[in-house]
Amino acid sequence: MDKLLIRGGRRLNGEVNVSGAKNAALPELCAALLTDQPVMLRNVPRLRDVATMRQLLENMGVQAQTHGERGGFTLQAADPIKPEAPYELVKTMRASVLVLGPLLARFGQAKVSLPGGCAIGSRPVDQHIKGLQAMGAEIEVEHGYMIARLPAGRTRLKGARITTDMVTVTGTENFLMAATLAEGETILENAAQEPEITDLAEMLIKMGARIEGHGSSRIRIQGVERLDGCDHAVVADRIEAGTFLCAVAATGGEALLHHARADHLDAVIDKLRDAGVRVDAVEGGLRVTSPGAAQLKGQTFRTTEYPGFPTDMQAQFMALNVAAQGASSVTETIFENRFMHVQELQRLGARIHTDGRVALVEGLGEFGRLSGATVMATDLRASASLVIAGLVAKGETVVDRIYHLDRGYDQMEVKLRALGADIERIQ
Ligand SMILES: CC(=O)N[C@H]1[C@@H](OP(=O)(O)OP(=O)(O)OC[C@H]2O[C@@H](n3ccc(=O)[nH]c3=O)[C@H](O)[C@@H]2O)O[C@H](CO)[C@@H](O)[C@@H]1O
Ligand SMILES: C=C(OP(=O)(O)O)C(=O)O
Repeated sequence: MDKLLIRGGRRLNGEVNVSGAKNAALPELCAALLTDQPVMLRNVPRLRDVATMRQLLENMGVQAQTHGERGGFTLQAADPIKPEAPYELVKTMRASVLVLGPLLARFGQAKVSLPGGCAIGSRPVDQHIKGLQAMGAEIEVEHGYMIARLPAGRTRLKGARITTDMVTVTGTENFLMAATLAEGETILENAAQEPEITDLAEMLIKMGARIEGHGSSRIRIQGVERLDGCDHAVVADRIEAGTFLCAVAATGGEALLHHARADHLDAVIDKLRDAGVRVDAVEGGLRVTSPGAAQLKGQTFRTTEYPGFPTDMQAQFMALNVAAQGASSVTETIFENRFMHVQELQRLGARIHTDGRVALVEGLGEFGRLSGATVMATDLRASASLVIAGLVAKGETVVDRIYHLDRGYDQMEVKLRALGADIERIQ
């Protein structure tokens, strides 16, 4: 099993290319199910989740081809398609639930395994089911599968007004994709506003969908009878960019992050600036300059839906707080169990006390320093936080179980090495 070996203490300097966003690429790969025409995606990141999604789609009969160095991906979901997502593939990636909406919309039926729990929380899909039922689907759960179909005599979903109990990102994406081919108008209230939703909507519009209001909490979709293929470049990964911002902030140094978008990272950038980091939007990216964590001030924050502070950046910013000066508190409001990195950070010498959804951090600042140890990655962003901690720690840190990291980061160690980090992948 691959591990990362990090010798901490080096400043990071140089330039790095931010890849396409995992959380945009995954729904966009699924959107290819909405048409029998070829869909060309560019800037698809090289990730384990993308490989899993490809396998899932190919298993249904979708033709998929990658080309070029720059993440080119062509998909064609020509008939016949087997509208099924088996447990073996779904269990490794929760985003598999994103095939449900497109399959129902185009084929009127789907059999998709329930994803099950996840290290960060129980993550039910009740809202996905409720919303698609409101659009006329009949969905039963049998033997761990969602068996979905249209009632006898119907060939299309019907437009509906859907108000979810909470803001759900993949829920919004499932409804958005389903509604493009439904009969009549769908209104999504309490919709997620993440940039990945906007990017998906822009792709669907290129395919011929009629969508308004994406990027706000109210999205209107007028269903059309068919969609065409398209050519679409996946938006840059704001979470990968944010992770590199925190890494450079923590180690000290100066880096240029090509393709990173300030407008997608407002909440994180505000906190970094308050901490004492310089972040400038420059042509085509972001420049970050930092004196290193020991000179920074830890920041209190709480995670919320976009445009608030992203839960997917909580662990990485906590690693920065741990090495910075002063006390800070971190509140996780989205997932009930997203502090799995705390115990591993403590093994490196972090001073953190958790109480339910709040973590109180006592920064080490100028008077202490993390010290390297072997730590275990428990989920994707927890892994990234351990890498950041390892980069500032004294001596060697080994991060084990980095298959979690590979789910969502495109060659992270290669990019960090290019910035001057002493980091290598070992067996
Ligand atoms: C592939 C992808 O895009 N993943 C992102 C997506 O996950 P995902 O879409 O799974 O997360 P949601 O936005 O749906 O989850 C928000 C909250 O709603 C709850 N919930 C959600 C749906 C449902 O049917 N019932 C329910 O109770 C969840 O358990 C969670 O507590 O948004 C999360 C929140 O920004 C991010 O951390 C993930 O990186
Ligand atoms: C939680 C995440 O992803 P997923 O929804 O794919 O598990 C993440 O990207 O941090």
